[in-house]
Amino acid sequence: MRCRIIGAPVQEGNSYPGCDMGPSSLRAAGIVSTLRQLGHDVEDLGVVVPGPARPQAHGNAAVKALPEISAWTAAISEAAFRASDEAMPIFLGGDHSMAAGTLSGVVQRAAELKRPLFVLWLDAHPDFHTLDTTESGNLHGVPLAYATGLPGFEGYFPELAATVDPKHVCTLGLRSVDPAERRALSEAGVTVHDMRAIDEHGIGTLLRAFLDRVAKANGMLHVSLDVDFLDPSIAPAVGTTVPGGATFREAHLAMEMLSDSGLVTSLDIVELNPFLDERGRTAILLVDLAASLMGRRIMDRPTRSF
Ligand SMILES: NC(=[NH2+])NCCC[C@H](N)C(=O)O
Ligand SMILES: [Mn+2]
Ligand SMILES: [Mn+2]
Repeated sequence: MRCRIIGAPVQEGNSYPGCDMGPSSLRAAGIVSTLRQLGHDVEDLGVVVPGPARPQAHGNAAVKALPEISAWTAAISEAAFRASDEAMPIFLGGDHSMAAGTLSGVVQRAAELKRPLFVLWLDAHPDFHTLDTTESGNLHGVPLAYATGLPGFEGYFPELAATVDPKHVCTLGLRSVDPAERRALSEAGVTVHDMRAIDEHGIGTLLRAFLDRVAKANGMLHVSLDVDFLDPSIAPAVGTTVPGGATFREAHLAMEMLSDSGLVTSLDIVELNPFLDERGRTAILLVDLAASLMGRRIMDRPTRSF
């Protein structure tokens, strides 16, 4: 497959400095060579550079770094739209605010191709705040609300060329949801599979049902992988760890199923903060997960059921 690697070293959307080193850390852990060894045609496009930030204030005084995130969103969106032309873009974050840009770019591409865009959001958090409801003011908490067209972003974030249908979004792994997000998720009709659902039904069953929907609709599929989807014991390099996350095997199974489906058209790997890592172990795990998503197998063929 033809893939394009794009770094988005944004860190102003969260409160711990260090996410700007995420793309470098994933490159040091071998993301490019690993994907090439799997037989992919990989082009490394370097990093996105944001335009100048125009001063802007918001009525919600908690909101932080609005001019910076708005400038990043515009630049990342443009890069995402361009890179999704006949290739699979893989975006290296950067905090999760970068998904405001990646989603807006790939949904514009999907609209142009007249295909629905589905989103698999692998995260402890839904990132479904608006500028009005965020209490922390950290804008990595808003990208999914923005991309699905929730109100209140007009005039602050770049105007969307197309929006993601919230009914095409599946969140998997949630275990930290704020009250305003809980209400907004239900109203918008987002599919929510929290950790309890994973424990009860198994990650494979939940993902299978979503992938079947995407396939039936001939959809494009954007996967947004937040490091904190994973349990902190295996992935410590993130500022917003929440106990009780996905295990090593659950995460690899999800990636292998995504690979088998052949449906994934774009990928974000976000929130890696190398400053909080332990000898690169989180970066190495993320590269291994990306490899599973891109076709690495234990056996040559998927293991047969017995
Ligand atoms: N991308 C993330 N890690 N987001 C965490 C957001 C946490 C919390 N809901 C907030 O808005 O501050
Ligand atoms: Mn997130
Ligand atoms: Mn998160």
